[in-house]
Amino acid sequence: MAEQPVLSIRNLKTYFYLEEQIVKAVDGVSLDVYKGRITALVGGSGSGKSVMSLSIFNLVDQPGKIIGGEIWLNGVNLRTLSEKQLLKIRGKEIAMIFQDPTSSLNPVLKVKKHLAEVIRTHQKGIGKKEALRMFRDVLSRVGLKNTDQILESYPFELSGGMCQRVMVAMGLLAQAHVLIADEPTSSLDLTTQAAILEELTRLKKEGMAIVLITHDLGVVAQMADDVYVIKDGKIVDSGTVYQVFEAPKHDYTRSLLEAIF
Ligand SMILES: Nc1ncnc2c1ncn2[C@@H]1O[C@H](COP(=O)(O)OP(=O)(O)OP(=O)(O)O)[C@@H](O)[C@H]1O
Repeated sequence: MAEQPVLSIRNLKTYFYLEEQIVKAVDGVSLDVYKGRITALVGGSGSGKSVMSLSIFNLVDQPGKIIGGEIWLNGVNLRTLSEKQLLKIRGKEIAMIFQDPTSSLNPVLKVKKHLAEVIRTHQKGIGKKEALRMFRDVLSRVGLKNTDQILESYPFELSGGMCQRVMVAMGLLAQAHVLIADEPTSSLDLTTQAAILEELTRLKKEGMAIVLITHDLGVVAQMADDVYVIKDGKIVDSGTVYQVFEAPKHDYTRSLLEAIF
């Protein structure tokens, strides 16, 4: 592939320094994510998937610490940026949807406020009327109807799937280049799962680079272009979805595949 990756991670290490031991949650991970492709990071429970996504955002809490590696986003190594500079990039260039959508939105703010915050941070100088038009537009693009009613709702008044879509809408509004979706469908019913996956495919077609973090190889088979398999914080298998499914290199990948086929 001649194209440069939008997101390129090199030898990333995030360790947890516990009293009795050091947990090497992410231990030398390298991966490349391309525009218009869905890159799946797949692994079992405790393999390091969530710590990996938090590391990209520099959101790992004590006793965890990123101890090495590089995170290149469009040619800038995020690890060299200050917290203030990172704040501008989070949401704007990399958007994220989390496992538990209801707790990722601020419970005391209406949807309208969440979207207004994105505009305030990333697209200054937009008038109220224009902003409202943009809010309605992004909400309908993620498949939400009754947009005016949703704008006036608090997160607890919406279903999990609707909150997921609001988060995707925030990413769209910020015109993010990369979307990191950490188990985006695990807490949702089947119909909503299908709708969210469809939405991710649509965003990919629009040129977004998507990182799909999941333990579900069925979802990977259905959605992904490229796959990285993570175990004990290390990438043990990688390639296009065809390469990894047709000729898994590692026993762990084989065991994951046997569990679904
Ligand atoms: N705050 C923490 N303190 C200590 N160890 C942690 C902490 N957070 C994660 N870990 C450890 O880091 C490793 C990777 O965890 P992580 O949450 O990334 O796994 P995961 O692949 O996302 O699993 P799951 O699919 O169950 O969410 C695990 O061994 C976990 O116990």
